[in-house]
Amino acid sequence: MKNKPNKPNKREFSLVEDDNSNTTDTTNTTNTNNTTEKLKVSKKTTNNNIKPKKNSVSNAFNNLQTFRTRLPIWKEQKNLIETVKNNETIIIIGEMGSGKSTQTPQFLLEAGLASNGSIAITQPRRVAAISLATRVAKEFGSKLGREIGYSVRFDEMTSNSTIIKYLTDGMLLRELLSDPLLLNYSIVILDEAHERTMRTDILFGMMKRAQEIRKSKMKPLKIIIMSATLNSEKFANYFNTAAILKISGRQFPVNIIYCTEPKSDYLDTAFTSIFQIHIEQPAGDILVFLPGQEDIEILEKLILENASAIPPEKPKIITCLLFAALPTEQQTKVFDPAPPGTRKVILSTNIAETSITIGNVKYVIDTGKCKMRKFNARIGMESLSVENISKNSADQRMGRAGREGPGFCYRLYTEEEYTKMEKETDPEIKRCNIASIILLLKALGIDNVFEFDYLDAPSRNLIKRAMEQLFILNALDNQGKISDLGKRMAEFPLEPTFARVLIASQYMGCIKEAIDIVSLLSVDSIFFTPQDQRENAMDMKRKFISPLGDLITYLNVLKSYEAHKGEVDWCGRNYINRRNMKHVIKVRKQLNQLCDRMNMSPTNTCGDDYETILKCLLFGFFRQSAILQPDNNYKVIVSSQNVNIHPSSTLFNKKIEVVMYAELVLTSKPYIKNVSAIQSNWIVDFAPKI
Ligand SMILES: Nc1ncnc2c1ncn2[C@@H]1O[C@H](COP(=O)(O)OP(=O)(O)OP(=O)(O)O)[C@@H](O)[C@H]1O
Repeated sequence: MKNKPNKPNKREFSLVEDDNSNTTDTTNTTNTNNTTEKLKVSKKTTNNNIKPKKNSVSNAFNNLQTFRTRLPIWKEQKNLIETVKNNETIIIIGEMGSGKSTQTPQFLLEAGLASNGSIAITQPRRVAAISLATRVAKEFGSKLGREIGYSVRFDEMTSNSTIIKYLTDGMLLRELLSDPLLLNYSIVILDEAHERTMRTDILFGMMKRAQEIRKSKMKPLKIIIMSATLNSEKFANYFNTAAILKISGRQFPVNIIYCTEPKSDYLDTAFTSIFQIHIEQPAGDILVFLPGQEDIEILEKLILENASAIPPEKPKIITCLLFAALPTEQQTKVFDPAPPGTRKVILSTNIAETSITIGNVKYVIDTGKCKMRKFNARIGMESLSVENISKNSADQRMGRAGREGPGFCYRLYTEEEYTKMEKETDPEIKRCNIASIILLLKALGIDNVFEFDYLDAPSRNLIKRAMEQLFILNALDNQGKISDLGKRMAEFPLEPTFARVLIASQYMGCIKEAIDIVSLLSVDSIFFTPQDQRENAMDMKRKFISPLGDLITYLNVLKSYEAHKGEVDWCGRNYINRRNMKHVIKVRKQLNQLCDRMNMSPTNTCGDDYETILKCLLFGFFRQSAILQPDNNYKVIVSSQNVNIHPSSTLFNKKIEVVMYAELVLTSKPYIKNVSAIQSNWIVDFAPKI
């Protein structure tokens, strides 16, 4: 193996959403549906005793039925059904791969428990919702989108006949906006509850509330909480009378191999391990867990560069990537079987950590690292840093092997390091910026967000910060009540700042440009700068640069990208990240459709009137403006915090008097990124609006 991995130029902290999220960087969740079929699930009255369709009987179908009967959960079927019949809330704890996510809803449906409405089953990530629905539709013997469907951000496959719906936790939250008691459902299953995303945490409270209200007057709501690794007592206490059901038994054993000594460079160790497994171990695909997109791309490049060193008698290696910012179609490609004569190496963030089964994965390599988002409420700064994972995460990662046969998990850390890991990670609601969910709670009619029935309450400081941010965006009035504007903002599946910019763009007459910029900010970077070609990359970048800063520069790149559509290797020659540009175009398409539905014409444009565009952005980023100081640093106007323009910005060292930024990151010092030049009098114009 000729090359050693370069030490990645890691972005230690950033304001963009992390790979934990089931969303792209700027988008959050959605209630949109863009299929032609009628998508709302109708209220069911005749779901009793629905059985899998036998008209599609084939060998494959029969094999799947036999397979189902061998899952550990199968022998608990009767017990599970009885427990659900006799209790309002049930906590199901079962080993990874025991069959919870695929079988539980099918058992309940077949037992006639969905006669009063459908079954919703939430997943923290869209790739899991889609792959589970696809699998269960096959087991059920029906076409995906009929009895078994899914609903994820900007993508829905359901119909009037859908009775089991896999959906992201964010989608279910959005459904609450139009159906606060979720009357479409008789059973809601909150799967992978240990992940404790802030959306799932809010769902716990909202479900409990809906169950209570429905108990006396309407058809009852059953709540099921599922996980392999959960503090069941804590949940049982929270849900008052919850029953706990434990499913024992794994399908297949997984052999865990630890490093004998600590490793300082996880990328280097992962690289060596992949090739060692490939050369020495029998067939079976490899799933590697890495902290983020950047590491994934570096490792992929190294694997491909070294592929020629593989002995010719060995299979070829093909790589497959999985991270949150990838469009759904690319994410679901990981499920395609590797062509004959190849071994698939999947490089993934923790989005493959729970719920999913990737066929033929026999080896898991766990670097023990993830990217974690944290919010410092005191200074209002969010950071994203590479951290050690928790024991729960390590076990979930291990659980991705051994799903179709015995597996191996290579932990790139020592057993002692594992023992020292935290049992579980702090829930997001206690460590992230919660402005988006506070807005959603307010839109759902929860006025006193301090007293909401949280499983773990966020600190008062965190709530106050979120409310202050929403107040500055005019989403809340000075009594903390949601404004009409706030209600409209909550309808957008976007972070509140971005929703505010889009709404303002209608008033400013630049909807097209606002959508373009929100889409461009949904990726880490549209530029591609190889370490060894920095100067060439800079030369090529120069022609796009606007004196007004990064965001207008991005707009120039987008225009040029579209003008040169179809030109071979335009991206490569111009050092533009092709994959990210494709993602930008996809997000833009989705936002166009969304704005269209909200009667905001996506073709409404101000052309090259950059002043209008920047003023429009100020509606969302007002709080994020900073003034040049005599020492050439900047001071954030609202917080007086000292910040520096990041060297990657086109305004680095340009000494612009006032700037507005879209991102604040904390590495060696606080840096602002995605910076634009603005005028001080624009800020004054805004002041009365606060
Ligand atoms: N898409 C799929 N392709 C092939 N096999 C699958 C697929 N989905 C599930 N399976 C099989 O069904 C088994 C049970 O999967 P299921 O997701 O229901 O388990 P689980 O108990 O929910 O696991 P976890 O807690 O890890 O999410 C898997 O171990 C695997 O053998």
